[in-house]
Amino acid sequence: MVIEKICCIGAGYVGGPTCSVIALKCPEVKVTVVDKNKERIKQWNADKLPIYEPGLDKVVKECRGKNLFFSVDVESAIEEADLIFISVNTPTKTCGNGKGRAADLKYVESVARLIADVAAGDKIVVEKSTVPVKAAESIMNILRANQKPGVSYQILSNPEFLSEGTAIDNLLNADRVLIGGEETKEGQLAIEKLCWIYEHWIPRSKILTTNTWSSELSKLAANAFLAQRISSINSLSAVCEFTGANVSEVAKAIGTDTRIGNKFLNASVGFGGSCFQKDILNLVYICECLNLPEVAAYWQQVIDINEYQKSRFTSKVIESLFNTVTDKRISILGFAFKKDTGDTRESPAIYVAKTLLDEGAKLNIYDPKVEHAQIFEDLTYATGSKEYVKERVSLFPNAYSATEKTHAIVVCTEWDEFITLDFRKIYDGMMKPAYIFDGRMILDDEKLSKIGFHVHTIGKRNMRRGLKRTWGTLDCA
Ligand SMILES: NC(=O)C1=CN([C@@H]2O[C@H](COP(=O)(O)OP(=O)(O)OC[C@H]3O[C@@H](n4cnc5c(N)ncnc54)[C@H](O)[C@@H]3O)[C@@H](O)[C@H]2O)C=CC1
Ligand SMILES: O=C(O)[C@H]1O[C@H](OP(=O)(O)OP(=O)(O)OC[C@H]2O[C@@H](n3ccc(=O)[nH]c3=O)[C@H](O)[C@@H]2O)[C@H](O)[C@@H](O)[C@@H]1O
Repeated sequence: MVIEKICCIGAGYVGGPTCSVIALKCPEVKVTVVDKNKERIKQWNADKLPIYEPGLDKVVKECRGKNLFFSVDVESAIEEADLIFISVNTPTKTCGNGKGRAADLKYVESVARLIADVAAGDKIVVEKSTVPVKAAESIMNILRANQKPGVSYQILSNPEFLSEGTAIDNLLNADRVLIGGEETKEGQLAIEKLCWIYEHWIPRSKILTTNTWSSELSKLAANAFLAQRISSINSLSAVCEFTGANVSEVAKAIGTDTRIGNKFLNASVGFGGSCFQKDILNLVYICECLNLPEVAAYWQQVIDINEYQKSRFTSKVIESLFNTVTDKRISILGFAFKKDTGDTRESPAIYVAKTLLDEGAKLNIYDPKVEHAQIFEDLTYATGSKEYVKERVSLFPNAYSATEKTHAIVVCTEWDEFITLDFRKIYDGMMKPAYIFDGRMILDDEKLSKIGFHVHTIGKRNMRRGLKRTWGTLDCA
């Protein structure tokens, strides 16, 4: 056997599911996932896991206590492991050089220092977190500067491409696994050892090996390309709303060209999630540091269009409601950044809710998976006032109670259950005129209009009133 023990530092959305699947597929390997957050580890060892991810419960329950362990004892796990995944968070810097753009590598650095401190023997250290190009070099500098006799390190880049909500399927049926390493004999041997792990279930042809920098840059590039597609279709959704073209039809028409492909062309209220914005900002920052301002400006536009989309959508809500939402009660359906996750990081719903609260609205919020405490925490952080949020925001256990006596419904997440709601019943319980703003293009707008709703769907000219002013000479009402 090549690798007997794996340690993963960081029991988050990546470390937890990734290592659970490794444990499932490599029963002869002991996998220990560690985190400094005691509460999180307690939850990984409990019935209700700290993250909601379809299929994850089954995998964890099958392996936990056999060859999969969750622990706060970071040192012991490092000590005994042959291979260490670094899966800690790499958020955008909030202060200092590169504030608001550069990736903050403080957690990666502290883990590297800890490894250097406790390691005895040979270790393969794998960068699983998304990092700037050349981060592996910095980690190696820290490790080698603190290297003890009898210890040797190899550092690999093995970025993760899973998406939340489909993580288990993405891990089991990965399009590819990417491994970057040093182009030395030792580097290639370390790559082979990590390949051996993945080869338990991924065909070798899907395991790509590159140099370290290509691997690091490919991760940023993949997220930038994916987000760019969303911003591209979202920019066209604005054109559709003014012209009568339908963005779904446009997406289908262009997506059937195999060179373009049909995925990631769903216009929306804007992309969210913990990574797209952070990783593109990081790419922009790297380009600026490399004195490539044109390249930086190009990728910055992907973020700018996303901001524009969120603000355009929210302005439409306000304008349609006679340009004032003060003291109106509005229901927000969906708070997670996408369906099938309870994660709210950078969720567009936060932007929508904050803007409506700033305008004096009262909000009824329902999401099938997001914890209520998380919604309060997000909105308190966004608005800066816990009292205001407590006074103005009510949380509900289902969509029916959340929409009762409200003036408008704003769909922020594409949860399947919203599609099959009894909208006749919902309409009867709402204030009139009743509005629906579909930020995810999931509802049947014609059916809703027949019931009596005023409907606005992203990327479709179906808003009934209130926009003539901003639409200039085009009368689209
Ligand atoms: N969330 C996602 O879907 C994906 C995330 N990534 C990348 O993976 C990395 C991790 O992301 P998430 O899992 O979402 O983050 P997360 O915030 O859910 O988890 C990170 C964990 O690391 C722990 N941690 C931080 N410093 C530590 C230390 N010194 N010792 C022990 N534990 C420590 C934190 O307590 C936290 O539980 C990021 O770089 C992200 O960009 C990559 C692909 C997908
Ligand atoms: O590095 C990461 O963290 C991950 O980021 C994304 O995964 P994730 O953010 O979990 O989810 P996505 O499915 O990519 O969705 C991101 C956002 O874009 C939105 N989106 C997605 C697709 C689309 O067509 N339109 C659209 O608005 C989603 O609703 C969501 O708000 C990438 O898809 C993963 O490959 C990557 O590993």
